[in-house]
Amino acid sequence: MTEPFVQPAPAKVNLALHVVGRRADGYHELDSLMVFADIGDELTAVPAAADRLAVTGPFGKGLGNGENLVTRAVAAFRARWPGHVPFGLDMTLAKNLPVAAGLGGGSADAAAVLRLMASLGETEIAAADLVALAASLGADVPACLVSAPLVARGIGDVMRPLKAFPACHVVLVNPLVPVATAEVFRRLQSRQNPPMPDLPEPMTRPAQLGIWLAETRNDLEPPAVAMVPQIGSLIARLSQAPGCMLARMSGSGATVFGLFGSSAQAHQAAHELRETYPDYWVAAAPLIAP
Ligand SMILES: C[C@@](CO)(OP(=O)(O)O)[C@H](O)COP(=O)(O)OP(=O)(O)OC[C@H]1O[C@@H](n2ccc(N)nc2=O)[C@H](O)[C@@H]1O
Ligand SMILES: Nc1ncnc2c1ncn2[C@@H]1O[C@H](COP(=O)(O)OP(=O)(O)O)[C@@H](O)[C@H]1O
Repeated sequence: MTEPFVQPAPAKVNLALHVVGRRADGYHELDSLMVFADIGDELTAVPAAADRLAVTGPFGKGLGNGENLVTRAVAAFRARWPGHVPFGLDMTLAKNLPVAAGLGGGSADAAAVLRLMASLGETEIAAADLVALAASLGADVPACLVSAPLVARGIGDVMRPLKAFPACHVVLVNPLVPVATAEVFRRLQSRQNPPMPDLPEPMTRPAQLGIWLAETRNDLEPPAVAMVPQIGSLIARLSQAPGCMLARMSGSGATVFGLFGSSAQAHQAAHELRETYPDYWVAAAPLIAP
């Protein structure tokens, strides 16, 4: 039997997210430091007569074929590069990340299948062309193609990958209340906020990152907290954990992350959160290095 193709789809975390403007089409201009945790969904595929997607895992319910970003990404890829993958793909998506959680799970899944399809053909696809197709599927899909620390500007399509990044760990906690991204943007009080301060580069020590992050924000946090008050309680709780350098919401929520320099302290914080909130989703993982 052929070995299946396997692509990880890691969780995205916006360590900082500043909303700095609004475009004529209504989309918001962002300035964001994005990193990826070594935990996420997983896409596997084997060659087949036709394309097919099965979704498994704890958060797979309701994400069948038609509505799935993976199916849309496959169709968009085949329309853009007909014949590049001259066989069907029988795919399984293990959906381990909560949905509509600020972790870009759907975007990571779409990026995973785009990466896989690009790698399967005999000709090279230019990185910029793949990024353009990714951007047509969702604002976070280009960053998920990279899946390593980067600064994203524009609506997420202008990316600057970082050459170095401190070895850190995140604890992720989600109260399992899905949050609609569009609604959080709609509730913003101000759409013209100061950009992130300049990043010291190269940044190699967690403490350096912590000092810089103290001068940054997630502008989507106040409107999201107003919609889901549990977010505020989780930030307060996590920021008290020993070794936690920063507790903040990721993306449009509702996932809250804690940033740690030590793996042991991250796992201890995750353990305590699981005891306090047995119904919430809790994970601890290292960040993916550049
Ligand atoms: C906010 C962020 C930060 O990383 O993450 P998530 O919370 O989704 O994880 C992203 O910008 C989200 O990216 P993504 O989830 O791909 O967004 P899209 O599907 O393109 O957009 C969903 C809706 O959000 C609003 N939207 C999104 C991005 C943006 N820069 N400005 C917006 O106003 C629009 O109303 C859009 O219709
Ligand atoms: N593979 C997928 N995984 C998650 N959500 C998906 C997927 N395909 C389509 N969606 C839809 O995309 C929306 C955003 O999902 P998701 O990427 O998880 O959000 P977020 O970026 O906030 O974490 C959901 O409402 C969901 O219905």
